[in-house]
Amino acid sequence: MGHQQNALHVKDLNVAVKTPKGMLPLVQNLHLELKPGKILGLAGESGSGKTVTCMALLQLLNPKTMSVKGSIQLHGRELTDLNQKKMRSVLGRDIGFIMQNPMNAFTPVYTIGNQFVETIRSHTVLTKKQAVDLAITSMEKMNLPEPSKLMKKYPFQLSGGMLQRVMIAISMCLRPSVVIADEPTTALDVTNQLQVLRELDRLRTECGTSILLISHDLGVISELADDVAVMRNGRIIETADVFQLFDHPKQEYTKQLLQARPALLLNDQLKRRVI
Ligand SMILES: Nc1ncnc2c1ncn2[C@@H]1O[C@H](COP(=O)(O)OP(=O)(O)OP(=O)(O)O)[C@@H](O)[C@H]1O
Repeated sequence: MGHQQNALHVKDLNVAVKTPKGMLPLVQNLHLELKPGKILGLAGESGSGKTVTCMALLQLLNPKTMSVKGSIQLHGRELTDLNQKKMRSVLGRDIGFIMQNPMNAFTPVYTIGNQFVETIRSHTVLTKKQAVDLAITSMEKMNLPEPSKLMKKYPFQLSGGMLQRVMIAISMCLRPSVVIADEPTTALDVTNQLQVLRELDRLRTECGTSILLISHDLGVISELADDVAVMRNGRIIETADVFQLFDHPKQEYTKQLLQARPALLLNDQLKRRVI
């Protein structure tokens, strides 16, 4: 076979929620291919099903209320066959995830250091000292100032942008091959948005990480993504490489999304790199 295996390959994903009137479909026949070392943007307006898709991929939906069907392969390994314990070891180690609201990702009563070290140790056999060293190195790589001091702080003592970068440092420290980032910049101001996007771009370039970047903002997606899938009403309606999608959108809905796109805020370094 001539082509490389996908980092993440989602086939025929269907998600439905149980309601008193029966099953209500939220995601239908979804197909995604994230190529190794590439960034796939998943775009769509609010309510189109992006977060439900992300939670389904991570198998974080409650099976009592949601049904998930289809195939999710990580480098060819079927994830839907894994039991909860095995899936938990995949999350964090093989798949990193970055959530929309950094504040919700941390427990308020523990220091950043505690939470960082705990995450590392739950996935590795490192000693506490080794985990502390790894946490500090990862934060340094994220260009976070004075990591040893940051380790002693509580989440509320950090700005949203800093917390988001700490979260990226945590999700990246075990070098997962795939990262799923759900609206990683939505809660941030413009300066912090830029910093976080730069760091995601650097991870891809320096570590070869494959990233599924979920955003309602086609401006953000155009900065980083190699390929884009457009979602509407729980379905993918168009998939193309970023240049083709921006220059020759096929669907009317994609054209509307492009017109609604906020002015690009970022600098030339990031702007639609020439591949
Ligand atoms: N637990 C749930 N029970 C019932 N419906 C749900 C549940 N979670 C999400 N939905 C519905 O699924 C649809 C898709 O929601 P989802 O959060 O995935 O959209 P989104 O594209 O991520 O939007 P946003 O960017 O605003 O988060 C919405 O209509 C939402 O109301």
